[in-house]
Order: sequence, then structure tokens, then C-alpha cells
Amino acid sequence: MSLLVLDRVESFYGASQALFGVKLTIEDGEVVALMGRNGMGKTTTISSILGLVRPRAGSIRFAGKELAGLRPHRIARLGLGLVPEGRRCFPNLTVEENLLVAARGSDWTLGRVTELFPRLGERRSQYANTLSGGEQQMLAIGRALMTNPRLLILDEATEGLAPVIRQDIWAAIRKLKAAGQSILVVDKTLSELLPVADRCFVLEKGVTVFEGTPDALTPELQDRYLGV
Ligand SMILES: Nc1ncnc2c1ncn2[C@@H]1O[C@H](COP(=O)(O)OP(=O)(O)OP(=O)(O)O)[C@@H](O)[C@H]1O
Repeated sequence: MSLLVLDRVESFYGASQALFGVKLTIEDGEVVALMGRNGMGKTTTISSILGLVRPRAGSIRFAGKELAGLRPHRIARLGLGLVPEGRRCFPNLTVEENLLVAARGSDWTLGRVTELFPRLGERRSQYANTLSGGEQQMLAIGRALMTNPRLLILDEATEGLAPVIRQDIWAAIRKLKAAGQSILVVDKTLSELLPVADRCFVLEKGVTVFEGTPDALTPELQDRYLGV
């Protein structure tokens, strides 16, 4: 059974339709890239999975369970961990407190997160609002991991960060993949994304127009679907 299956999902903002038939599947242990130019529906797809936007048609099944109609906190508890665009941590809690309040289950611990991101270990007593942008992003990923997600969702997790920090985050994503973590990732850095992805899905105007391996996403197709 696939971990996540979206079938012909249609979602709206009020009267305005944003998704017109999104298909997406993720198998256990896969890293799947969700791609497409600006405004094509990537974030709306993620919001639909998480129940933040209610799809009006189609189905979304996670580990065999239909998510339609479930509230976001219930969906999250089924094992979905989101790292949202623009990091969200508690500014007035320390690094350690931010991680501990997110903890659910026992697989991911403070020790494991700080092993993945040693910088967080060095700054464990520091308040989150005193961290650099990159460190806050690492903390956001650490917080999502502390919930022991069956599926980790990264929405533009490296956007706007210094190159050296981006490299740390990609290195962490590769380690998570090696450890068997299922990940859905949206990111514009194709040179990092394609080597780590098992499969890619491309959206155009709210429809899935490509599904395949990174190799099958040829330079011509990249140009057609992702070029500016
Ligand atoms: N809150 C909203 N209210 C109304 N329309 C929205 C809202 N959020 C997104 N949209 C519209 O839905 C469509 C899909 O947007 P979405 O943010 O999902 O795209 P995206 O692929 O994630 O783009 P980006 O890479 O710019 O984040 C766009 O036409 C966008 O204008």
C-alpha cells in the first residue's frame, strides 16, 4: 500500500479554483519532489493534504485512510510533519524547549536532532528569536522530526538561506533519506533536488502534467515545465 495517494484532487480558495486534478503518490521510504513554476499549486497541494484547504473533489489517502473531512490536527496526528515556508518556531522558547514541546513518540529525540544538526546542539539554551534564519530553519525541521512523522513535508525549506546553510540542510535531507524517512519536498534548487529525489511530480496550473524519475525529467521537459 502506498503511503500517500492523491487522486484527481480539486481545491479552491473561495470561488477561485487552484487545483484542477492533482495526482501524486508516495511510497514508504521515498523522497518525492513536487515541482512547478510559481503559482502552479504546490503549496495548495500541501495545504490540501494537511486539511488546511478542503478539497472539493478527488481523494487523499494516507496509509490507506481517507483524509477528506478530517481536521488538520487529526491529520497531523496520523503522522504528517510539515516544515512550512518561512519557519515557524516559538520565539520566546529556547532551542531545546522548542524541540521538546513538539515531541510525540520516542523515535526522534533531542539527541538525534542535535546529531543531525550539531549547530542546534551548540545553541540549545538560546532563544529561538536569537537564531540566524538558517538555524531557525534547522529548528523547524527538528521540530517536525520530533513529531516522528511517517511523512516529512518540506515546503521551500532552503529558500533565502546562505549557501553554506543550504548545504547543511541538503546534507540533512540526504541523511534522512538514507535512514528511510519518507519525504515530500518542494524546492527550486534542481541541482540538489534531482539527485536526492526518487520520483518527481510536476504541476502546471493545478494539474499533474509529469510523473517520473529525475532522469526522465529531461532538460527539455525541465525547460518546458520549470523554465522561466
Ligand atoms: N490564500 C489564497 N487565496 C486565493 N488564492 C490563492 C491563495 N493561495 C494561493 N492562491 C492561488 O492558488 C494558485 C496556486 O498557488 P500556490 O501557492 O499553491 O502555488 P505554488 O506552486 O506553491 O507557488 P509558489 O512557488 O509561488 O509558492 C495560484 O493561482 C495562487 O494565486
